Amino acid sequence: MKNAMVIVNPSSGKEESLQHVRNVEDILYKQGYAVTIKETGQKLDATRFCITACQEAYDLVVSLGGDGTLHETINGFMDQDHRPKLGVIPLGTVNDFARALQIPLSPELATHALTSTRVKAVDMGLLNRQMFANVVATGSLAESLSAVSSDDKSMFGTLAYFKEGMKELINHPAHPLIVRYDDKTWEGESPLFLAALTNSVGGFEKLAPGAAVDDGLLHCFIFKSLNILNTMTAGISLFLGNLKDHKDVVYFTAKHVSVRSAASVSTNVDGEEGPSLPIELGIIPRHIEVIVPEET
Ligand SMILES: Nc1ncnc2c1ncn2[C@@H]1O[C@H](COP(=O)(O)OP(=O)(O)OP(=O)(O)O)[C@@H](O)[C@H]1O
Repeated sequence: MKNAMVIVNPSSGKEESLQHVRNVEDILYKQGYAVTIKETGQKLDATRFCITACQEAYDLVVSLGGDGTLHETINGFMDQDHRPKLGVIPLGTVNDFARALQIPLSPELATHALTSTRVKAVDMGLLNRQMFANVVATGSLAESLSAVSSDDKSMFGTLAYFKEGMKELINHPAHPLIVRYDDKTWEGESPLFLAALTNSVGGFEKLAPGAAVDDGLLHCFIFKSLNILNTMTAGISLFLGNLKDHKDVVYFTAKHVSVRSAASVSTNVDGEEGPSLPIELGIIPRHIEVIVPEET
C-alpha cells in the first residue's frame, strides 16, 4: 500500500483547514493510500514532519496551508535521498506556489486535483542553508510584510498586505545594497530587492512572467527607488506584465546571487521573516515533484 502524509496548519487562511482534511483523506484513501494526518502546532513542525516522511519512505506529502506552511514543508526535503511527491492544497492568503503551478485556489478543486496523474519537477531556491519555493525579498517593505499578523490575514486577506505595504511605501527608506551575480556587481541605494523562482509574487501573477518553475534561474529585480510617482508607474508595469522594463527597475536572471549591505537589512522568504543580510542565493534545479492538474 502507498503511504501519504497530510501536513495541515490549523491556523491557516480563514481557519477552515480542518474541514478540508477529511476531504483530502477521503480522496487519497480512494486512490489506495494509507493516510497519516499531522497537524502543526508551532513553527517548523511542518519541516520536522516532512523529514520523517522522507526518512520513512512515504510516497506522497500533502501540504494544507499557506505559503508559510509550504515553505516549512519543502525544507523537510533538504538533503534527503528519498523525496516523496508533493501535493498542495492552498489555504493561505496569497498562495503564490499554487498560482504558479495552476493548482486551483479553491481547496475543494485542489483536493480533486490530487487525483491527477501529472507531475512536474520544480526548482527550489537556496537561501544560505534553507530552501525557498517562491521568493526572497530584502528591505523595509519585505520586513513590514513579515509583520502582518495572522489575525489580520484571516480578517482582511490580501488587503492586510496592501495596508502594511502602503504604510511602508510612504516612508520608502532605501538601503545601500551590493548585489553580485555571475561576474557582475550592482551597487546603489535600493528600498527593495526581489529574487523570484515563479511568475507569481505576492499574488501578482505577472510580476515575473518569464519565470518558469523549472528554468533553473533566479529572476531578480532591484528597485532603484519607490516614491509615490514611480510606485504608480511600477504598478502599471506590474499590471501589464513588463515590470522588468521599468526605468527604475534593474532586472536580471542568475544561478547564484549574493546580497549584502553596510546597513542592517532584513529579508522575507516565501512570505515569512527571513535572516538579515548578507545572504547567498542559489538554485536546485527540478528538485521536487509536485502533483499538478491534468492539462485541459
Ligand atoms: N497551530 C498553529 N498555530 C499558529 N501558527 C502556526 C501553527 N502551525 C504552524 N503555524 C505557523 O503559521 C505560520 C503561517 O502559516 P501559513 O503561511 O501557512 O498560513 P497563513 O498565514 O494563513 O497563510 P498566508 O501567509 O498565505 O496568509 C507559519 O510560519 C507556521 O509556522
